[in-house]
Amino acid sequence: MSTTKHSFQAEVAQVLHLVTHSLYSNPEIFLRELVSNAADACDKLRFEALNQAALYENDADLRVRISFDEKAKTLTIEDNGIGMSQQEAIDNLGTIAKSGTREFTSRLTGDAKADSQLIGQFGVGFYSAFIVADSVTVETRRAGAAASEGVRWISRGTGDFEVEAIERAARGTRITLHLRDDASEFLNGWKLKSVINKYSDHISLPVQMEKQEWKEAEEEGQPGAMVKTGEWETINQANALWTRAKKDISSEQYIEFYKGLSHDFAAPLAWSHNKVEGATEYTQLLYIPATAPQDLFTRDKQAGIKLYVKRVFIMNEADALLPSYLRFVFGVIDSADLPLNVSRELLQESRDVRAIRDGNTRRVLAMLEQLANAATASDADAITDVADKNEADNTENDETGALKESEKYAHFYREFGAVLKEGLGEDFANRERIAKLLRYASTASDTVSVGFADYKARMKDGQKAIYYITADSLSAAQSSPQLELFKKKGIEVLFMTDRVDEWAMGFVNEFDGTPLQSVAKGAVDLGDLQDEQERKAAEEAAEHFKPVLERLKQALKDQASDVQATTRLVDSPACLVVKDGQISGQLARLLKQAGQAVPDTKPVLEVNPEHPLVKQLEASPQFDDLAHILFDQAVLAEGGLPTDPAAYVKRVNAMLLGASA
Ligand SMILES: Nc1ncnc2c1ncn2[C@@H]1O[C@H](COP(=O)(O)OP(=O)(O)OP(=O)(O)O)[C@@H](O)[C@H]1O
Repeated sequence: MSTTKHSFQAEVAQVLHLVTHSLYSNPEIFLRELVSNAADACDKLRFEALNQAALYENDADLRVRISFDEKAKTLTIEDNGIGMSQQEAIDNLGTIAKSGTREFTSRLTGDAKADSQLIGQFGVGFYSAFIVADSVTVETRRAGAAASEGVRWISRGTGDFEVEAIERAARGTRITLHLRDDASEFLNGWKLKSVINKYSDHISLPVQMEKQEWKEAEEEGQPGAMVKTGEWETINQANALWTRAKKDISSEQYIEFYKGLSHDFAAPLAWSHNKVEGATEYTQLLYIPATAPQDLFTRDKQAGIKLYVKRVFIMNEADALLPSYLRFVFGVIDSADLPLNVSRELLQESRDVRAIRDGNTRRVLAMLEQLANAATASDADAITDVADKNEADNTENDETGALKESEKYAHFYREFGAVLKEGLGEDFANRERIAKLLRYASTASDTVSVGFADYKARMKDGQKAIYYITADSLSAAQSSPQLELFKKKGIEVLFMTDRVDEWAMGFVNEFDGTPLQSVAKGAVDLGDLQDEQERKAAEEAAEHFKPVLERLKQALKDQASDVQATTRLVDSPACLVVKDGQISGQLARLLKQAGQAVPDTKPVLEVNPEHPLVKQLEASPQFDDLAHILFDQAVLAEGGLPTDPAAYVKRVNAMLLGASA
């Protein structure tokens, strides 16, 4: 029979080199990876067989079997799942398809020790076999194919692998690892059982091993030994984790299950496991991760929800089951009502799916509220109270690094806050709940910790609005000229520095009856907070200043839609504002960078009649230059660039020279 040689894809070779040449911190994870692949292969067969029962070839008892041979030093993992054709074996085992492995390779640092620790945390799928084996043989046949279409795939974990056609009566895949000398601990039934219990207990299929029994030695005085009986016994619980009663599942088991789902190496921040009954029945197990994946902001990032129907796996990334702004959530939904042959298209239209999606959304928001409450509650009693109220939810798990319960929400918000904000525009029904979960830095707090409710609680007497400013960064927000009056009067202003903020705020006009007002939009109306005397003085100044304003308007007619005197500035000569309902300069810049069309609206230039520079205007022989400098500086102060930077520099230099002459 002909054998063909193939080279591994470059990334695979890189992973294999690392796996075989570096120390590894956690060798046993290879078993988790291989058993999980075997279980996936069985799930795939079960799914395909829904429409094509013949694929079972009269053997519908799906299972994974693990056996070992001490003499030959081999360990074998065999499943009767979907199997692979020759081409599939070449493609699947010679290139990297899986996202977890791709992320793994992207995080490699080149430092062998750090990288090998990464392997332990991530797992590198099939290739983790080479952590313990110096050669790996895969024999497989795809379900439904003829016995003559079997395949043997062999590799020593170097640059290439060999493939040949074989006869294989059994459907599915057998992976034989020839263990290295330093991995002989895995030639032991107890060891294997304990590893499987740790990592693969939640798998819904039976994982079986050959039964062993203690046998006394025939000759007296000789030690007895464990001998194989030839029977298979199931060594895991073999019922899917989410189908078990909550009281029978430990935190460690929930966390392990999450890691398997997400390929995340950190424990989740919180999870919630519920059996939902009523018009639509389903089991829901949802997790909030502690760290954001790298692709969180790519447009087609899907929710990590696996859909099962009556325990049969249907699909990964069932994005119809959660709104896109909760795409960071991982979990499993097992529906009792959906048809087994449900497709993605059908999912979009199903009423049951809508009910599940609403239920999931409410549940995730409730978990977040619980974390947020724990962050606000100052004493430990209050925190326990919150946790006790809903025993189904677990937000208390010590394993999430050293995070205290009260720190988790801030951690969550740093990672996912910007995504949550998308919900303001996406989920009308839950807008208020989402708004309550938002946090910002402000003139009163450098950390992102102020919610609208906190803000309201410390509003000044007579204050009628919640004030905020959008900017590119915290420091840009902090030094915005628009804040000057607010700072002087001690009125708190929220800093919104995420790209999504201005768009998101377009959907929120008020919080709990109090209007939200950008300090860079429309007129400043501090209502009762403005001193009557100040107001009068300002009006008089403006009146006196009218002729200068007219000249400024004329000089800047191509740049500014209007020029007005303002009381909002204290130390700065001028700032830009836009009219209510218009997009800010900051958002316009963001949109332009993203290549989007931006309506060409001119801002209003507001000038501070009390500022010495502005006072000089009237008598200045260089009125025009000064006017342009004022405008360009206002653009610079909000993080923009003058339309003609060179002209700006020229004008400023001319002024400087004039001043020094
Ligand atoms: N026992 C098996 N039976 C059938 N196909 C398998 C088996 N093991 C691996 N494969 C195939 O090889 C591919 C690569 O496996 P690998 O473990 O590297 O990544 P993966 O399983 O796709 O990743 P993930 O764990 O993210 O789903 C699998 O997607 C699957 O198509």
